[in-house]
This record gives sequence, C-alpha cells and structure tokens, in this order.
Amino acid sequence: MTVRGLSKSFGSGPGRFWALTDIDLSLTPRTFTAIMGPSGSGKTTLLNCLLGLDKPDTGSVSIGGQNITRLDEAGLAELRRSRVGVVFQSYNLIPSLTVADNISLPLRLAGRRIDGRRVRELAEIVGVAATLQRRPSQLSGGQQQRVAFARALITDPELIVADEPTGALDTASSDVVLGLLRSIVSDLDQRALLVTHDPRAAAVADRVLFLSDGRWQGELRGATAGQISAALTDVGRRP
Ligand SMILES: Nc1ncnc2c1ncn2[C@@H]1O[C@H](COP(=O)(O)OP(=O)(O)OP(=O)(O)O)[C@@H](O)[C@H]1O
Repeated sequence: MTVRGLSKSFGSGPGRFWALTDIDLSLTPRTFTAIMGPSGSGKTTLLNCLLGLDKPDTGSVSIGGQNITRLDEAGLAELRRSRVGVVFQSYNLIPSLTVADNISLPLRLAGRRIDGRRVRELAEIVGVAATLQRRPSQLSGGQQQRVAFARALITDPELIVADEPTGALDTASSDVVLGLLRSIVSDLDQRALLVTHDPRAAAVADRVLFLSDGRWQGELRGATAGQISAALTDVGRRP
C-alpha cells in the first residue's frame, strides 16, 4: 500500500481548512505501523482516505497496485468489503448472528463461497474456536475483538486497519489483542496500520509515525512506550 502526496481539505474559500498536507506512506508486507497524533491531527481523515470514504484533493492511494482514488462507488464498496480488513474500537459484530456467521459475513456480502474450514482456522488463530456457535453477547470484550480480527482476515485482505482496537479493553485483554495483531502481521504475511492514543499499544508496532496538524512530524522505530509517550508530548507542544 502506497500513499503519495496526499492532501485533503474541508470547506472552501477563506474557510478552507487543510486536514492533511502532502502525506506519503508506504506499507510493505509483514510490517506493523502505528499512527499517533493529538486530537484533530488528521488520523481519522487519513484512514477515511485509505478506505475511500473521503476523496483526497491531491495525491494517490494505491492498494494492490491500483489507485483507489480513481475507483467508482462500486469499486470502493468492493475495496472496503474485500481488500482492506478494518477493526474498530467498537467491535461492530451483528448480535443476532453466531460467531461463525459474523466471521464469514464479509464473504456472504461479497457473494463469495464460504469456506467453513477457513472460518474455523481463523477462529483458532485468533483464539475463539470454542465460541463459534455462540452469540457475541456471550463473549467478553477481548473475545469479541478477536472475532472482529477473524472477520477482517476472512477475505485475505491486502491491509489490516485497526482504529483504536484496544480503546474499550482492559490491560490484559489489550495485550492479547495487540499480541494477536503482531502475530497476524508476522505469521500471515499481513501489513497492519494501527491508529491509537495509547503509547503501550503503539510500542508493539515496528514503527510509529507522528501526525500533527495534518503533516508527518517524524517517526520512531522499535521504541518503548516511554519513548513514544515523550515524542507524543513533544509533537503536541510544537506550534
Ligand atoms: N467533514 C469535515 N468538515 C470539516 N472539518 C473536518 C471534517 N472532518 C474533519 N475535519 C477537521 O479536520 C481535522 C482533522 O480531523 P480528524 O478527525 O482527522 O482528526 P483525528 O486526529 O482523527 O482526531 P481524534 O483523535 O480526536 O479522533 C480536525 O480539525 C477536524 O475538525
């Protein structure tokens, strides 16, 4: 996945506001990248541009070698359904469906064949194989988030985007979910993009990119939570 020279504004005339300016980003397979930045720095706008929910003013977003900024609505729907797996803070599982049916839902929506063996395999990888016939309400928050990861992986996407995936979890469940994301990247050859406010979560990534006022402010590789926290404070202080 490659982003080149991406800029995004809202409004027009004197009220025009640049939420993102000249953003470049490259995510290669088996890399785990975290994005951090103060509130209003442009993180959600960037994710929305990657998912085709917002159209950038300039620049390109290439996923699987295709510039998604040129896709029509049908192409963008297919992108979000099959080519990018997304996990949010709220697990967004369908309460009336079993865990197995929640995991296979993206395939059903895409009209693709459901491979029961693959559903079980992913459930095992994320550690919810014993819960396949239960409903989401019978699972803990951490278990529900693991189901959301299996659902994100079922279409074998080119990128996993996790937007505050540990925001609603306690420390122990957060650690499990972050360890899972880490192993998804290494064992399943995935690339992952994590947006988080939590330096402990970002420390699990290979590199952390800092965004402020819609521009990259720098990056850290292999940093501890303490180093990330200090860098974040520094970014927030810059004029
Ligand atoms: N639809 C919109 N219209 C006008 N301004 C917008 C719109 N969406 C976002 N913005 C502005 O763009 C800037 C970036 O917002 P964005 O939501 O991307 O920040 P964020 O880093 O995700 O913040 P948070 O951490 O609080 O979620 C903010 O100043 C916001 O007010």
